Amino acid sequence: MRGAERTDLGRGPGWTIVVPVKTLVAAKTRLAAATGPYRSALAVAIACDTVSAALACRDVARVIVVTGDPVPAQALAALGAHVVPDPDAGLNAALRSGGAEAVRLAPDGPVGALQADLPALRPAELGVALASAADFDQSFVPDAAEIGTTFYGVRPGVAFRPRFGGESRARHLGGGAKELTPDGIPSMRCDVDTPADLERALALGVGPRTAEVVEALKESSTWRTPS
Ligand SMILES: Nc1nc2c(ncn2[C@@H]2O[C@H](COP(=O)(O)OP(=O)(O)OP(=O)(O)O)[C@@H](O)[C@H]2O)c(=O)[nH]1
Ligand SMILES: C=C(OP(=O)(O)O)C(=O)O
Repeated sequence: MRGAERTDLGRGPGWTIVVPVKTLVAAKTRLAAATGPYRSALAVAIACDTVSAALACRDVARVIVVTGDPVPAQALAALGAHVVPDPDAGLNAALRSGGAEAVRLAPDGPVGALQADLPALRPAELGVALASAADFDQSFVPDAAEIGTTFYGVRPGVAFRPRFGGESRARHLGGGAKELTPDGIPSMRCDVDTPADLERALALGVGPRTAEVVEALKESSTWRTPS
């Protein structure tokens, strides 16, 4: 479904998912050497595949993208995301701003923050994580390396306090959020920051936009298989 909110979820209000998207000049710097002129296109493609999978999840009522960059803003709005400006005060401030918009739009619904770099994300796997998250006031999904976080969520009415950035798994645990590691959600934990991460995501199967950019990248002389 595109461009409008879902009102027929039948299981109480659906989740509002907030996705932060950095301005492209600063995005995916750890992929810069391996992707050269394809870096920005890859960042947009990865964000589009992530948001598209989130919008296709039956437990998701809407996706709010927080970005200050008109290029991803336009591409993600075309997919059906609700785009709001970045307050320009870092990742967690961007997420809190999206969280406030979520509560304004759906005061009785749960709110989640989802990283924009999950190009292999499967809607059903996001659904598994959201079903687990519904049992806890605050919860999060660690990345595959168990250092960072790919998702943080709160039940309706609970303060939304994302603590992303670097070693955020420990900060989310320290903030009292329940760690969620149900079986069968590899696509939800596969964030892409490095060439090796990208290879892992490709092995799981990425969305069509990422696949298209990676095909062009691999045909160019830029890409080097990670050692
Ligand atoms: N809106 C917004 N999103 C951010 C900001 N900083 C990071 N993000 C997003 O948060 C997620 C994690 O970002 P990072 O890992 O810090 O940055 P990245 O661009 O993915 O990769 P690197 O440049 O290699 O660090 C990605 O979805 C980014 O787009 C910010 O200040 N504003
Ligand atoms: C921002 C984070 O991750 P990364 O920098 O690995 O994308 C995080 O895990 O909190």
